[in-house]
Amino acid sequence: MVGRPAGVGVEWASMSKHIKVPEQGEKITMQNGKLTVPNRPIIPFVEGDGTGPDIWAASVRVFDAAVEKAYGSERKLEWMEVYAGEKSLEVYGANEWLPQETLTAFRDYLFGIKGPLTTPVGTGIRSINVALRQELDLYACVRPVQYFNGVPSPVKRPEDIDMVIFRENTEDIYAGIEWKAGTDEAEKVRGFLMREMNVTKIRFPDTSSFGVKPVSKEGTERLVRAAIEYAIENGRKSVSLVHKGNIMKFTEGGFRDWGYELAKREFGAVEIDGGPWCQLPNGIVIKDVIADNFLQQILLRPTEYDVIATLNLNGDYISDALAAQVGGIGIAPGANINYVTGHAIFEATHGTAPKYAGKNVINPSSVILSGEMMLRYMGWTEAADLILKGLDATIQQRVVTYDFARGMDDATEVKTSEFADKIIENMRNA
Ligand SMILES: NC(=O)C1=CN([C@@H]2O[C@H](COP(=O)(O)OP(=O)(O)OC[C@H]3O[C@@H](n4cnc5c(N)ncnc54)[C@H](OP(=O)(O)O)[C@@H]3O)[C@@H](O)[C@H]2O)C=CC1
Ligand SMILES: O=C(O)CCC(=O)C(=O)O
Ligand SMILES: [Mg+2]
Repeated sequence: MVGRPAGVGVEWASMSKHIKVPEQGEKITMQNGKLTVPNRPIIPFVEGDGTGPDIWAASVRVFDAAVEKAYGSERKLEWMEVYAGEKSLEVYGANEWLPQETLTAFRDYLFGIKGPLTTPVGTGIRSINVALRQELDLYACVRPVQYFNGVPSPVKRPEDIDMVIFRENTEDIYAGIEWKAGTDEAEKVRGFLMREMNVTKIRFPDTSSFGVKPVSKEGTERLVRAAIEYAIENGRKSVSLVHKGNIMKFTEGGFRDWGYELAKREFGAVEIDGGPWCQLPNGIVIKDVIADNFLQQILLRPTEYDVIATLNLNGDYISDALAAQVGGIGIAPGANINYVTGHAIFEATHGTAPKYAGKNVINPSSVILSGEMMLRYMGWTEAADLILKGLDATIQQRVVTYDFARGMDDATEVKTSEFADKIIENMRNA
């Protein structure tokens, strides 16, 4: 049995207001770029808003069953609930959307998994999801897009889609630097731009809101480096830099240029066909494509794309668009990772889907597959493989939630919890 070593978690048990540290378990750590994963890692989780609780209740049973089947009593995930979003207000009180001790828990325990959190449109708090990525500097949002046989899709050959999106996760207009039209701040920005920077192109200056889009060389390089390293480690064919650099020359265009420079400087890429496309010594092609063209090409010629490196907003749009091609955001997992510190928070691509909240009907596959990514990243590949097998078998048996049932003639439509039951049954029989 693995107990908690002296000191680990003890300070937590006494310091935290509402977080209950599991009796058993240890922290995952990272030293010299290598993860150390104990047999009973403590994993902080946030249930999430809207459909989050339904999805989490189903997903956690699948994770535990996979680990049990793979390792018996030798390994176990020790779940530690931490709070953010609407549940956090209930637990901590008004305005406590993202308590400090939640951030500290994610920082200290290295890994975490979360459900979706609500962000109001046009007013109110800024995104807690984005805040977590920025606070923990989780610079790579990694979203694999793969097809599971039998899932209804709007395209003719969904099996041709096998891409992994690396979305820059800390910069771009997601940095939240903006000022509302009519405020003193907006007026100040307008004055600065027009008087000091000689900007003459603001069409309606008096009624404009303003936003800033920071894109840095460092931010670009660490994201593109992660994408290229992933491509090398996983034997992928190409890395495409997706940008709108023809219009936003220094931000999106900078992303493209810094990306190519990094590929040449750090990975020995050489230009092919007169450039700017280039190739690594192992044959991986580094190329670029303008974002609007990319969005039509992924529908018409998806086999030409493999690993995608892109900026924050592009990556957000591309994630949902590609997910739709393989059946929708009900089956779109993701991870927010800092490859240097090892910090990682796993979460679905989708949001809270509020109209289905509490109905036990939503598809939990995105969070289940986000957990599969977490297990694989931890090196628990046997448990991760079991989840893939269980999910695959369930879909093959045509036992699905409402979203997939909508596009299948002969499906057995089940509830979120029943879908998890079936995955567990299939894993046990695997
Ligand atoms: N990382 C995060 O926490 C994220 C949070 N959000 C937040 O979520 C809230 C709602 O956002 P919204 O734009 O409506 O997007 P959502 O992703 O929440 O939902 C949009 C639609 O996608 C489908 N969908 C979403 N999740 C699933 C699922 N698990 N299974 C099956 N279908 C699913 C549903 O389609 P249908 O109606 O056709 O069944 C749903 O109505 C917002 O506050 C937003 O800011 C959004 C994205 C990410
Ligand atoms: O934070 C949010 O509410 C939305 C974020 C989002 O859409 C995403 O990260 O894909
Ligand atoms: Mg999104």
